[in-house]
Amino acid sequence: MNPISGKADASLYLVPQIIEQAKKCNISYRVEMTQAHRHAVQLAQAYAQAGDPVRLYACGGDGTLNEVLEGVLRSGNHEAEVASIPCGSGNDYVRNFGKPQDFLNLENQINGHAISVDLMRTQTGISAAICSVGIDAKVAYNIPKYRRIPLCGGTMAYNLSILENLCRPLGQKLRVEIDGKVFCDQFLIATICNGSYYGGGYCAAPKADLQDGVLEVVLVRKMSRLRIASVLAKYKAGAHIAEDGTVCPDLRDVLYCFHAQEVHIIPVDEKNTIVNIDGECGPAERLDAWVMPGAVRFVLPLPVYDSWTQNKQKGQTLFVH
Ligand SMILES: Nc1ncnc2c1ncn2[C@@H]1O[C@H](COP(=O)(O)OP(=O)(O)OP(=O)(O)O)[C@@H](O)[C@H]1O
Repeated sequence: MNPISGKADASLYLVPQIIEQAKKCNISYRVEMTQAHRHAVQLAQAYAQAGDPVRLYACGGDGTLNEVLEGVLRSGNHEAEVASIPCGSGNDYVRNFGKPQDFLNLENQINGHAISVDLMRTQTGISAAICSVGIDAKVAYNIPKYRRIPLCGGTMAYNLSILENLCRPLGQKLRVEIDGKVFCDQFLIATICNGSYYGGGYCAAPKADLQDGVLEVVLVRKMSRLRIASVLAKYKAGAHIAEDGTVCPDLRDVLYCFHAQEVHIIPVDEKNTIVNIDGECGPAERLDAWVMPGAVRFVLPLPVYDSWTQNKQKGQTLFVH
């Protein structure tokens, strides 16, 4: 459990609920509080390596889930199961399967079932859902700077960060290599998607499937400031991709979508860029990502599992806002 995820310490109400539910379901459990950034990687690895059948519930946001998944992968235990109790700010990973609230019922979680999901390997670790380079990553990276200003709350900090980035020169020249094919242009956003959502509900890849062994790459070219708001509104809503998976006709001059196994994004004129990996943003010289098909077992709460398997049988993709 990450006590600093989200707006308030969720452990205050979640720990009593976990104790009550675990007793009710007669399961043995341990609650561990993370003490620092990346502590969850060590905890998850240790529990997954211990040898007993184990299910690890990542209580926090996407960053905490990312760390638990990384720990399980490092352990080499292919049977270990990972679940998410979303109490972070964005909680984007679980949106691939339903609403974040659907993952807060502990009884349904305990009775849930695991499915195999793909992950991405990047140059710095794993990514569960989405990695990106561009104005989205820069906005997220600058938010903490504004949060330190007195009376500057979450939304104000977010808006100021957007304003700062819109006032700067737009776009960055990037070399994007998608399964060996090279694209070099001024891009506003370059996103590598295993899942659909990031940034607190931005639906960058509405047709992404966490079980298909394929990544979706969405490239948004530099455009006039006048056009940005309308294009990003469609990008946020997932309305940039049509039902058949192609880019909507009115956006084809500025937005491209590809399928890939391996992607490399490198800034051309500058040494560094800001890279976003599952919501954790920082400076980097490049972004490399490879798909890892069926890398880990992820638990869906019982009702979510039932509707997920039904939709899979019908060949439908969930599309939740
Ligand atoms: N005790 C701790 N002290 C400081 N940082 C911590 C601690 N435990 C975990 N962290 C770090 O907190 C960061 C934020 O966690 P997390 O991403 O889960 O929450 P969030 O940002 O609110 O949610 P989301 O990513 O869904 O928006 C992670 O980088 C994690 O490594």
